[in-house]
Amino acid sequence: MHASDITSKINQISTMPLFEGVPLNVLHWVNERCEVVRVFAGQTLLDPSHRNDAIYIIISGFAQVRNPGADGQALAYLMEGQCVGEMSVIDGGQPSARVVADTDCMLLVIESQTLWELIGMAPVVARNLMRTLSSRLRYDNEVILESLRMQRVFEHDARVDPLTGMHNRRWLCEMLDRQIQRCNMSGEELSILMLDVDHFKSYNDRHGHLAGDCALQSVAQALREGLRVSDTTARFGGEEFVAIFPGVGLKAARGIAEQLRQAVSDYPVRDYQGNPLPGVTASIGLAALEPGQDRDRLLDAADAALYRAKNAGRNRVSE
Ligand SMILES: Nc1nc2c(ncn2[C@@H]2O[C@H](COP(=O)(O)OP(=O)(O)OP(=O)(O)O)[C@@H](O)[C@H]2O)c(=O)[nH]1
Repeated sequence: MHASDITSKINQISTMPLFEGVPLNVLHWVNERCEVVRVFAGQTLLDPSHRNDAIYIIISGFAQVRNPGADGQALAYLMEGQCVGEMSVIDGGQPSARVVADTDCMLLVIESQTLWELIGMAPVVARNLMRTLSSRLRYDNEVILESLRMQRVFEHDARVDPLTGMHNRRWLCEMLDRQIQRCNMSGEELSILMLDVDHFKSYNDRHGHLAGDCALQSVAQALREGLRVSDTTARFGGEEFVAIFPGVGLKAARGIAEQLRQAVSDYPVRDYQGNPLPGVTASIGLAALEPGQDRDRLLDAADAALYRAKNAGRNRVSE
């Protein structure tokens, strides 16, 4: 290598975070001991299935850290001055991710033996390495926190109906299974009601689908306000709602259902501009848990009772 090439390589090395504060004579030593290699776009630098014995510092080009799983999704991008491989060199383990050259790259390769000698000569390298690891850890923590936040959002969305803000059928089924199991063990009573808005198809046809949406929101609000614990109600689908009453027998459930039926028919409906719309009524089917009954049989019983309420003229409660 020409003297001018050596100077320019050393100048370049000195600007890299790992070599911050490293004396010039040590940089010369690094230059003598460490190779610069060229890798081509698409080439793998690190792979979890292969042992790694060196740190690679990107002199030019870009690399991608990829999910080692089947999808190979890019997790992070690495650019000039950043290094890879330090974790497996430090702890002697396999690389935790796959690193692939995104473009053609020039890399400075520091073998693990060389790294430990380098740290002995210039302890500041250890500090620089810790900084690199700490910023990587910080980044990973942020990614973990963000993915936990997203997970909570997805879990919430998977169980909440966006139109009414009520729990959805999926949540209700899970909740009902749990409550049935609990009541079967404790011998406690449990009732459910199934509520269906009357003539809702013609309401939509006459006033429009958006007005229908507003009516469903009003029904949901009437249920929320009328129930002791709103968390026991869900939009079961379409214009149908289900409420669970743990610890409540059929007789007491009858009273609650009647109040709710009244609350729905009294509840004002307004369009999205706040203009009044005609109200709606609802029919309600009631069922109480029988010994050994499962969720589907209990829902079927409430559905059959609802059918009777519809047949008997609607806007009423049946068992
Ligand atoms: N606006 C609106 N309409 C809905 C929604 N979900 C279901 N529907 C409508 O609800 C109506 C239900 O109609 P049907 O099942 O025939 O029952 P119905 O007209 O209420 O008659 P009865 O139940 O016998 O009183 C259908 O027209 C659906 O399109 C929704 O989220 N928004």
